[in-house]
Amino acid sequence: MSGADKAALRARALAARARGGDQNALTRHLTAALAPHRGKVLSGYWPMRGEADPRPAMEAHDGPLCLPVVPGRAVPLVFRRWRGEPLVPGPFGTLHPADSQPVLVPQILIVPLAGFDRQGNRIGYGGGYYDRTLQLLRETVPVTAIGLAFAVQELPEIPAEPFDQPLDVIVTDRGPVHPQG
Ligand SMILES: Nc1nc2c(c(=O)[nH]1)N(C=O)[C@@H](CNc1ccc(C(=O)N[C@@H](CCC(=O)O)C(=O)O)cc1)CN2
Ligand SMILES: Nc1ncnc2c1ncn2[C@@H]1O[C@H](COP(=O)(O)OP(=O)(O)OP(=O)(O)O)[C@@H](O)[C@H]1O
Repeated sequence: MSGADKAALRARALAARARGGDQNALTRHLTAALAPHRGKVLSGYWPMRGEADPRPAMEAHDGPLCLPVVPGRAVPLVFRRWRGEPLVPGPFGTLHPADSQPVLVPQILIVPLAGFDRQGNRIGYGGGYYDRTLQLLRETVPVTAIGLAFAVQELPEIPAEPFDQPLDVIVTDRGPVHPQG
């Protein structure tokens, strides 16, 4: 896919995301999707720019929580434990736990996105951070990647590129979408 095509898909998905959706329904569906994973280390995210909000479902999780930290350009994310402490500002307008918090390796990741399709492909902000991170994690440990989105963020087809890491499930305010193998 050309860079221009991808940028156009991203812009379309972000415009749809701005319309939002039913955040209470989203929390219900995400909480249900996380319920089988009690006890596991869960990575959430701190929402920005109209992203779906995973925080109420994160609070309901019975297990360790962590949040992503951008350690630099073109490198995988790291994850630091979060137990409700104040966050500190990072690159791109993100907020993350202070460097004093221990690094955790997540087993379940709630993945933010601009757009998704029914095959489990995802388009983000273009940094490739979650692709790099999921590739690295999947080389070493079993992980479950849960994309979180409002249903309006669905795109008909996102051409998969060799480096794209598929989502295991996408949870939307209209329920879960399970990609067909
Ligand atoms: N809430 C949240 N936290 C997150 C992410 C996310 O998507 N959402 N990330 C997901 O990876 C990581 C942060 N990565 C990000 C990467 C790029 C941009 C960004 O704003 N990019 C610019 C273009 C920057 C450039 O190319 O120089 C932009 O979109 O305008 C934001 C976050 C980790 N934390
Ligand atoms: N595993 C990887 N190793 C090296 N480079 C990668 C890897 N995954 C992605 N990239 C690079 O990252 C760039 C951005 O990828 P892409 O446009 O898919 O980002 P995105 O999924 O939209 O962003 P993000 O994951 O940060 O939300 C690509 O140009 C690609 O070269």
